[in-house]
Amino acid sequence: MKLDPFYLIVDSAQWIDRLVPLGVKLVQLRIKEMEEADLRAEIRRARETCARHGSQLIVNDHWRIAIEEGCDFIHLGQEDLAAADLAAIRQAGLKLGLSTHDHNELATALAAEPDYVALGPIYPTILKKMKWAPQGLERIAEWKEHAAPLPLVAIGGLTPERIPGVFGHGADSAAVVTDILRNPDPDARTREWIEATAPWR
Ligand SMILES: Cc1ncc(COP(=O)(O)OP(=O)(O)O)c(N)n1
Ligand SMILES: Cc1nc(C(=O)O)sc1CCOP(=O)(O)O
Ligand SMILES: [Mg+2]
Repeated sequence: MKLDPFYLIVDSAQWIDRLVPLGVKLVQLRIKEMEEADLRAEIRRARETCARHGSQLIVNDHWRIAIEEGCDFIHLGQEDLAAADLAAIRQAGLKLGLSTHDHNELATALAAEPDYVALGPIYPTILKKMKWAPQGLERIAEWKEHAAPLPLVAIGGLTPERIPGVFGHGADSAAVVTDILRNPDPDARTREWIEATAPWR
């Protein structure tokens, strides 16, 4: 499976409505605190927008609703994975991306036979408190050796300026939140990302 090299992560369907039409082909909906009915509505709206634009939607965490809403790709962290019904996820035909931060987590992830593995945080991130120090670029190359032929997603503190280093060390896709959502001009920054990742598309 090939992932688009630009992997946008947003926290609302509104962001998806705004940024996907600019040409984003891979987007994760990552919503943390929300009533189930509202969450379901967000996921449904995100799925519809992505379907209209030929973009791949990945739903973070909420695998049951993703199945019920007819989504086809989810992302889980290690704790999410431990609590999830992997058989139900497979039975529903969903593709699965998994987070990893150390060798134990990588072994756990590979044993679950995911569709991609994510490694982070590559650089410091302000989005959430992490218990892992920044991994650095060399770690990407190390992860690639273990994870190949699965696609490898790099995440954490990424910017267009950091993209050549990330792909040069073997990442297949670069995931980003803050550099776009907190940018004074998110639309222009999204276009910059699309252009900066074009050589790897
Ligand atoms: C592409 C990608 N990589 C890692 C994560 C982090 O997932 P997780 O560890 O479950 O943390 P939360 O995002 O749920 O806070 C991700 N979402 N996407
Ligand atoms: C959500 C998330 N997970 C990470 C991990 O390492 O698993 S790093 C991260 C934050 C990514 O956001 P930003 O682009 O703002 O740094
Ligand atoms: Mg999670």
